[in-house]
Amino acid sequence: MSVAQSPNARIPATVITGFLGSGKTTLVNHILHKEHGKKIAVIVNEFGEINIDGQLVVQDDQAELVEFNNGCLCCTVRGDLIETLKDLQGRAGDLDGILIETTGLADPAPVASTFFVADEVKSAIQLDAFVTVVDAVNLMINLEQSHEAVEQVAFSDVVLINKVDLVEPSVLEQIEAKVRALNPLALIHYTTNAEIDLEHVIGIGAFDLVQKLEVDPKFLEDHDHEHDDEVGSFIIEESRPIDLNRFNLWLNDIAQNLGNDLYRTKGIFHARGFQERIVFQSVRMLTTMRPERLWAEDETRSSQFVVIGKNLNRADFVRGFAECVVS
Ligand SMILES: Nc1nc2c(ncn2[C@@H]2O[C@H](COP(=O)(O)OP(=O)(O)OP(=O)(O)O)[C@@H](O)[C@H]2O)c(=O)[nH]1
Repeated sequence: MSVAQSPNARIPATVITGFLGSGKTTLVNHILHKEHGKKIAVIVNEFGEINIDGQLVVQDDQAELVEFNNGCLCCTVRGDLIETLKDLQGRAGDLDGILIETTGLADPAPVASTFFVADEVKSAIQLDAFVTVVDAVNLMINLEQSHEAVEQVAFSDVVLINKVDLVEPSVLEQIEAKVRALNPLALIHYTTNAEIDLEHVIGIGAFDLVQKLEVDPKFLEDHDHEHDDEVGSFIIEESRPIDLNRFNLWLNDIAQNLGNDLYRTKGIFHARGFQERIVFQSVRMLTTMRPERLWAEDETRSSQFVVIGKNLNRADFVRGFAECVVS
């Protein structure tokens, strides 16, 4: 059952930011799974050519999903975001909220300014809050390596310090102090698997334009914004089945060699011995793999492997991945 607002109320939009692998998709899934009876539209933007996140967002019949690939919401596909928001703006009586998951490399300010530039968007949709998911394991290295990671924390209204299960309490104190130093005003919550009561993240009216302008007086102006050229992503696709043991050994080797330059890999694999799709995730050195749903009868089985990092050599990855094919 939807509890949508009156047709005149503006639809609240929550922007979810956070560096690569921090837990944004996990948060979106958590929100969609909650028994809240709300009708929520989800917009997912991914840096690579193929949207793995879009495939991993578990849809129910209350949610609808719009995906943007091959560009970042904060720059190349910002026009698409405006168009999508315009499409949604007529739904004020029907939608309870909009969730926007940005790429892990998004600069938050240009995404926020989108809500204040187009008249149609402004009048029907209200930017409710910037929620930033912080990876408690990797925050310090992320801040060191990426100015986007710094801006995501500095610009947020709500910070979820996530992956609490993986760090000691003393580390959490340091993480909180770092977050506070970058953003004294944000509301901070600790989470594992981004589990948070919806009342802390949706419909909270936390975005304060005046306060944001104090932090960044130019944020509504057109940004001359560039991503670090050395950071890139690519996707490798393979139709033959993958030998997961070989893959694990190979990736482990690469991760050791590349160290902090390998930010994130993820994939959906067609693997030997499994009737299910295998979902693979790695955030820096930490990897997980799990069988997901069964391949459908009419579905073409294939693997898609996304790699994101700094100064990576695509050819090396393509060659290595090909060697993981079942021989
Ligand atoms: N142990 C642990 N793992 C987590 C937690 N939150 C998320 N993860 C795992 O971390 C990995 C990355 O999570 P995602 O939700 O895909 O992260 P993301 O921010 O959407 O990643 P990108 O879209 O690549 O930026 C997945 O394997 C999650 O299952 C947590 O609190 N604890």
